[in-house]
Amino acid sequence: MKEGPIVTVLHDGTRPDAQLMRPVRERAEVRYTAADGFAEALRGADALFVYDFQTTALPGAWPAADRLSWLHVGATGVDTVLFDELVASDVTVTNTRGVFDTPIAEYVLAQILSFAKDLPESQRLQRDHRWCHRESERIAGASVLIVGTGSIGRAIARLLRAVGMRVRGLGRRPRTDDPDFGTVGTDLHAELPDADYVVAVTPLTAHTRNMFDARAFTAFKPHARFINVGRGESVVTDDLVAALRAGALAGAALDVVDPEPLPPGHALWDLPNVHLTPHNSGDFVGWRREIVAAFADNFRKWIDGRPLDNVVDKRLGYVPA
Ligand SMILES: O=CC(=O)O
Repeated sequence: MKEGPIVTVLHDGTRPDAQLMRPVRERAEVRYTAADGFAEALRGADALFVYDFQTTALPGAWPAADRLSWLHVGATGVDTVLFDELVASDVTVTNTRGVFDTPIAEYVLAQILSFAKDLPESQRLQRDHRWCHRESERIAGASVLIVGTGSIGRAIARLLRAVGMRVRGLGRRPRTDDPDFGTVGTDLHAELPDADYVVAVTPLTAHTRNMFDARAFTAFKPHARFINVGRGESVVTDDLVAALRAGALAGAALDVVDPEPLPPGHALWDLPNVHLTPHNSGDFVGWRREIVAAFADNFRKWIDGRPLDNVVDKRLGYVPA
């Protein structure tokens, strides 16, 4: 057996790229495991790489984590991984902040353009061989409220500013001189009535769970569109469905939903002006490799005793800016 620490890698059946894991293998014993057999693989491990970020296996295996000092999540959101015992423990948690920033910003811009230029309707008309002249909306000058001012929210703000949209942020600390958002407010219900587009990019925490409920949707402009690239649980889905049906807002682009996956027959599938994607707004070709490369970079820091990147504040549930 190799000298040095033990690193357990929890995967969903597909292991991380072996070449990218080489720097880890060279300096540690690496144990790969799927959920089955996870507890045995966790016993005696010094570090855990959660490559399958949607795992539910962690709390059950936790009693076996007798040496763990570091847990790295191969995702931005850590909600699926955090639980009370982990929060209370001395285990340092890090995430993969950064990898998804630009891809998700591109996705948000694509959805805004799709609404403004009514591209889904053009495709429907084309399928029917109908030449039907229509006018479209401009996005330059339209206002956007970005709810969540972390690194993905910032990338969205920069991209939308670049195409001439008027951007504001909503976060925990009010300010008027933010380099990307300009103004950041803290009162969702006060900000919503001014927004043509509302983009939710929040981590899932006690504070954000169900924040978009019937009361919030009442504050939307009737022509506003809602885009969710954060977590489905920040929205009360039934309230969104009711608000869309009542015309309280004009459309929604949802990359995340609650429940997820969206069950067959759910009302959201067939609502007009709803764009659904299967939680893949950030998943550009090559994203898995970047996740592994980010872990290997942090591993080098960990093994050399240097400060880690992207340390999650476990009580907040995200990496503070
Ligand atoms: O949803 C995906 C992530 O949190 O990285």
